[in-house]
Amino acid sequence: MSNNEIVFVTGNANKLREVQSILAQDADSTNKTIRLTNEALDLEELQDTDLNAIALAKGKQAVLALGKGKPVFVEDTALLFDEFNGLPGAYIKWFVKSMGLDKIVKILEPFENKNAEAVTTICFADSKGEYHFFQGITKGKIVSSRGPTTFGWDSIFEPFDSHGLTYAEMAKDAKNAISHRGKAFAQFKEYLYQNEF
Ligand SMILES: O=c1nc[nH]c2c1ncn2[C@H]1C[C@H](O)[C@@H](COP(=O)(O)OP(=O)(O)OP(=O)(O)O)O1
Ligand SMILES: [Mg+2]
Repeated sequence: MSNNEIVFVTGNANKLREVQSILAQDADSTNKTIRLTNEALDLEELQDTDLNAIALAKGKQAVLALGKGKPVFVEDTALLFDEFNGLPGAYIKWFVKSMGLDKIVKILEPFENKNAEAVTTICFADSKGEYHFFQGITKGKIVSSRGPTTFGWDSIFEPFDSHGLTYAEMAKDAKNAISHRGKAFAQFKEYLYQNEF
């Protein structure tokens, strides 16, 4: 594929919307157009605390599913609680599914330290089969749910630089401007503009 097409393998429609919006913003000075397509495959997810290892395992599966030679990327997003030395981390997906947001907030109740880091790790496989990683981190704290509960744990994460709003209470562009995903994809975008892939 030489038309600058890249495939985002994700089953998460909210992620896809954010990534489409981030990649579309301030199209670059080199006039390189990146064509983003989506494959909504449900990839198996390695259980680990090493975020690059999880992203790489997802990336390898994406390459297997789509066939070698197609530039493809995945991302894995984790929520690390300081008090729990980084857990739930990548396991947050199963916490949200199984416990729900209110109980996640409650497990931190006995502790003073509610700080958390949101982390997106991108694994990009280029057409040569080489893997590249990009990561974005946003620090904040866990709070009682405020705002729409349409996207994961958005309503219980209040970034430190959001003027007191949870991700869920922020406008989409405002979230993307400071978010873990926004930061990771800003780096990825820069890479795509600067390199052949
Ligand atoms: O910005 C976000 N704001 C709030 N919640 C978020 C965000 N980004 C991911 N999330 C949720 C979705 C899932 O419960 C877990 C990440 O798990 P993660 O495996 O990366 O996502 P997923 O399985 O939904 O989609 P994918 O097909 O790309 O693996 O955190
Ligand atoms: Mg997943």
